[in-house]
Amino acid sequence: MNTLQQLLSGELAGAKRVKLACGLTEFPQELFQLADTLEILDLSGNRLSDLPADFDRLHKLKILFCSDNLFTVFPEVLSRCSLLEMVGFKSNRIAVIPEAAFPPQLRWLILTNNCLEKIPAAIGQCIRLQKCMLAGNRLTGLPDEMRYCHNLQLLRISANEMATLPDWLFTLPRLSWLAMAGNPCCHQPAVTAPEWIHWNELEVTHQLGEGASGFVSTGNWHKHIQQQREIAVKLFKGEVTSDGLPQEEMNATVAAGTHVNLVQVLGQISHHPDQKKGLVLNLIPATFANLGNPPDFDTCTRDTFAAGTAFTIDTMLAVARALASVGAHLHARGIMHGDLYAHNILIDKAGGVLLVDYGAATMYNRAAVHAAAIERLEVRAYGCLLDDLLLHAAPEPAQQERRDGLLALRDACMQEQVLLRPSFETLVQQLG
Ligand SMILES: Nc1ncnc2c1ncn2[C@@H]1O[C@H](COP(=O)(O)OP(=O)(O)OP(=O)(O)O)[C@@H](O)[C@H]1O
Repeated sequence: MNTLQQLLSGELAGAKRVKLACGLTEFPQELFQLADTLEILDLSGNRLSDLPADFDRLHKLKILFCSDNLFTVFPEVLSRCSLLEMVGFKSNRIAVIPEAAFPPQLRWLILTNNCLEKIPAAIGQCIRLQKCMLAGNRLTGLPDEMRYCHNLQLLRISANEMATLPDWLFTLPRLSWLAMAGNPCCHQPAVTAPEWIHWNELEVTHQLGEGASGFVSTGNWHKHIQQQREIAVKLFKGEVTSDGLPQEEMNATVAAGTHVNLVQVLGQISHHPDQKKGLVLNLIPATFANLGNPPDFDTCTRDTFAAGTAFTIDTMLAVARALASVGAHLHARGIMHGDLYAHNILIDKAGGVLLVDYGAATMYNRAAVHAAAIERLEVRAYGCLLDDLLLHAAPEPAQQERRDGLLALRDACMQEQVLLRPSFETLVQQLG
């Protein structure tokens, strides 16, 4: 984080990256003095409602964040920023995007939690668009021209007002991570928790962490205290996240039921003093660690891995089998996970594999027309996971044949004709 004082005094000369959050109501003109170097500008958390008409003087700019400001119109000047690839306007009040406002090199667009009713047709010209976050708006549809966004891989349209979804969405050749729950067109089956657990039966001990949708803590459940069963308590926040609505996450977590590669839900919390919604889950042992790390600015839609990561063929096969099995289990229940990534998979040395995080999950009707395509687009995410593992394979010359087997599965899962990809059920058989 930088200060306005640093900018005004000239201390930031030559900076490639600047972050200012200090209640700005106007764009500081001094930023133009950094035009020859500035690549990443973060103005999130201010009170801005506009950018200057000559903003494109920042001719090196690649990434712009303006989340949590007061914009009502997407700034048209961004279409003239020739290197701009990533644009974030989360949690503003944007209701209008002028027809020609998108930058030509756009790869990553974040408009979560605004007031949009419509996306302009010009989005179809954003042929590099890879990641598009539109959850929490008032969209009633997507423009037909978006069918030309052939590089689109991750799309969030949850918590909008879409009564139908276009057919072309389910034929996009690279779409792999889709979240669309919380729209009128979505299937909303009744979900019943295994048990209701009164808040008074629980004791929360210490906080393990905070995700976008809620807080997770360790705890004790009086009913099980004799057995010393270790539990985790997740309390949901309530607001829309970039993936969707916490209520939908909770429903999908409960609906997922029991599987060896899922964290068991023990019950749903009732009588919370602040009426918070929550779940009681099995505690994930501390021996588990994430298989990968989330994408970064460069990889955009693909996970990242610590330097030196080297997966043995046994680990790769264990993960491949577990994920095919859990994928088949979820799809059999009409649940698309929507975020099937190595960073949402935990593994331990004893061969345990867990898929977590239902924040982007969507429940769908398996009898509906797009069900097969929904399942096969998630299979592409599984193909990307295999690709990531294989890119980080340990050198085991004697295992080439088994690696070739996984390579062939990866190719089948990533082919561009959506319906030609195998189902998770078929993958389970092939890996068996
Ligand atoms: N059942 C559990 N047992 C132990 N730790 C858990 C359990 N569930 C979640 N956690 C931990 O609590 C933290 C928050 O988890 P949560 O699932 O809410 O968010 P996340 O997946 O980390 O982030 P996000 O939802 O923003 O992608 C994480 O560190 C996670 O590892």
